[in-house]
Amino acid sequence: MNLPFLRRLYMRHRSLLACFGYLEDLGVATHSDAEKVPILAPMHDEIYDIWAASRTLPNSNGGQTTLVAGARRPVTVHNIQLAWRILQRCTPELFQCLFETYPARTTVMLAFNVLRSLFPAFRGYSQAMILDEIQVLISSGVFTWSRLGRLVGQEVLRRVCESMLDHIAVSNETLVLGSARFHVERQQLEQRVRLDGPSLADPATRDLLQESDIFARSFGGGGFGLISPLDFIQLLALLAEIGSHILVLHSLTHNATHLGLLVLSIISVLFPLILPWFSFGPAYSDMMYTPQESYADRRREQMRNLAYADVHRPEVSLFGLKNWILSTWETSWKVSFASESTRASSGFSSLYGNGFADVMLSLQNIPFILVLQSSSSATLGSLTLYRSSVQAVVLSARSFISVGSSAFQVIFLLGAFSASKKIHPKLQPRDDEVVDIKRIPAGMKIEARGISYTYPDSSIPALHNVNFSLMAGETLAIVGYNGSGKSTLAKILLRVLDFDGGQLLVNGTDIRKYSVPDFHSRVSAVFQGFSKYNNYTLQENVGLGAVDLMGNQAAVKRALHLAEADGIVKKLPHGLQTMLEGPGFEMLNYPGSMASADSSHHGLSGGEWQRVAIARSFIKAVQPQVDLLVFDEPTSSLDAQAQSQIFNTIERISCSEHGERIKSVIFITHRLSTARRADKIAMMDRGTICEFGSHEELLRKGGKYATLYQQSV
Ligand SMILES: Nc1ncnc2c1ncn2[C@@H]1O[C@H](COP(=O)(O)OP(=O)(O)OP(=O)(O)O)[C@@H](O)[C@H]1O
Repeated sequence: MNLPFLRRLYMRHRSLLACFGYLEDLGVATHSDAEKVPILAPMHDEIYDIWAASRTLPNSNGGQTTLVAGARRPVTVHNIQLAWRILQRCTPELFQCLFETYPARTTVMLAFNVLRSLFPAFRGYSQAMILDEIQVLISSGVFTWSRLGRLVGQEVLRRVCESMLDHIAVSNETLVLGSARFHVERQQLEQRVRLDGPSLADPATRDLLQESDIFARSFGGGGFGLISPLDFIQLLALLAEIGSHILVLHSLTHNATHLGLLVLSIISVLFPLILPWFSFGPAYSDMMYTPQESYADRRREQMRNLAYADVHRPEVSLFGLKNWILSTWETSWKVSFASESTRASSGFSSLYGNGFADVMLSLQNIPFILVLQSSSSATLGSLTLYRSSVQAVVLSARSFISVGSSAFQVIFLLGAFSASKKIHPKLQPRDDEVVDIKRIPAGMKIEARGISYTYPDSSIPALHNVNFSLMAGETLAIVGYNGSGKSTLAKILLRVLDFDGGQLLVNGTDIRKYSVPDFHSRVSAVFQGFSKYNNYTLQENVGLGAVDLMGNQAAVKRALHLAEADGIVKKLPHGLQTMLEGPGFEMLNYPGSMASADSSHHGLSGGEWQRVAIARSFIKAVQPQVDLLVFDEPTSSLDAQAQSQIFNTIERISCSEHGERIKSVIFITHRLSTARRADKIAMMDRGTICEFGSHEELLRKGGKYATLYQQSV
């Protein structure tokens, strides 16, 4: 059965397959338990499906278009329904996040928000009363300053109370929002570190996480021009404010005809503002980025990065990229700008809407003129109150629409946030399937049976029909031509990549049944593209291999000594505490940030970085719980003598004090003089192991290994 094909089929048409009841067939029908591919198990929940549906739109060719991450969803009936479903499922979770730490304060925050929204109506009343009093005083000709003074005093007192309440509300809100932000950002961070490489390689998951990230970052009210998701509360407050003003207006225009006219005039002002919010045109509307725009944006970002990042400076100069960078940036900018201009001029522009609204403002005076005509009791105060209330209703309604419009978009980000928390890492078995690692003496026993793997979005398998067995305590060297699949195999053995077909048994059990963190606690490795931790000290760079020992200078020094890196420590100005600077490092200083006591950074040579990476793997490798050591070209930048010393050390680490093997070792190398030290050699060619055996056996065979060996010596 073609598993990569099935996986792609599943990822693209999951909902459809579920509808027709095919998922079960795909997951289990053709595989034994050991072959069962966990990636076919549902990894997402219902919210994910709703979120995915919101970013899929029919296009003009009769096909479907997927919106890029962060794109605005058009306000269509379908999307409103989806937003409602997200709200129903996620609001309790969101409120739980708010109420978790400060239940009382959160209740107070909600109450204060509504209470504060009533202030403007009270303010209007109070000012109207003062005006009326002045009018009475003037018309009666008898000035009673004490009464006027009392009214003004009341107004001042009211303002002081308002400010105090504001102050209490703001400090309470800061605390509640701070705690909510902590929870959201922590969950987001946890999400990022919890997911494995194969999960993150899925483009839809990447988009989901990106939108979830926007949600987490905008939660505190900052970032990306979005409102804070907590501004949903603001919508409530705005509704209360509009309601209070309408009550005031109702009391002024008690005649039903007048009220009807007033409502009509307000609606006429708001109508043009609401209209552009809805999408009446084709589904591919002005609210989305076109693929060309997305491409242009990405290209512009790339050019900016090339121009800004110091790491590219030498090649930008050497290859004369200046003009190309500028012209590509200009072209991309023009594409984006042209699309923006088209959007601005199409449909109901907001300018047009506002202009229309201003014309309609004149209608608002009609009810009041009628009030004046029919009532002799109309006063200066009521006139002022009427005007200020009408303006307040219009302004609050405008805010309501703009906050509501942003809140509508945030609902989908909330959906992404909620769905992202439920993604199950692809490499991790379900809790009820996890099997504890059964340790065996002398290291780890590995059996690969017909392993195959194709990278996502690639049609050619990187590995196919890979078979070998390694006994506990044995050393295996993987050799072969460039691109033959050595690193891919190492990643599969290290459980950072999954495989599509075949079986991988570790200590006799399917590796897919082991919990990934548990398995990783038993292995140590140096990857081909190992990390150079910029802006970390040398001690931290090594200690990251075993964080419990990061503060233990003796353990770090020992690991550096094993990696023959004592010379690096001696040469660095602050020894272990020297801050290391790798390629791509850029120190950012923000206005107002304090300069650190020592802001100097030290670079290292390629070979020195490699020794640091080896030390990082050694600090973990020497731990008794580690049974397997994997090194992917660990000494490619080292000279022959250093290389031989490192392999002597690996040999030493893998043996007990009495010289017995206690750990299995797998290393990848292009130097066949090193490979011959191993108990077994796997010669790889075009994604498979074409020869397997000891150095002598393979030489006797006279095949590809023998030819390669003859060429290298
Ligand atoms: N992320 C990826 N996506 C798609 N294809 C990949 C990816 N990484 C590697 N490949 C392809 O998989 C094949 C095996 O690559 P791999 O890195 O395992 O080779 P290798 O034997 O380690 O090569 P080298 O000796 O150059 O390090 C190559 O054809 C490569 O182009």
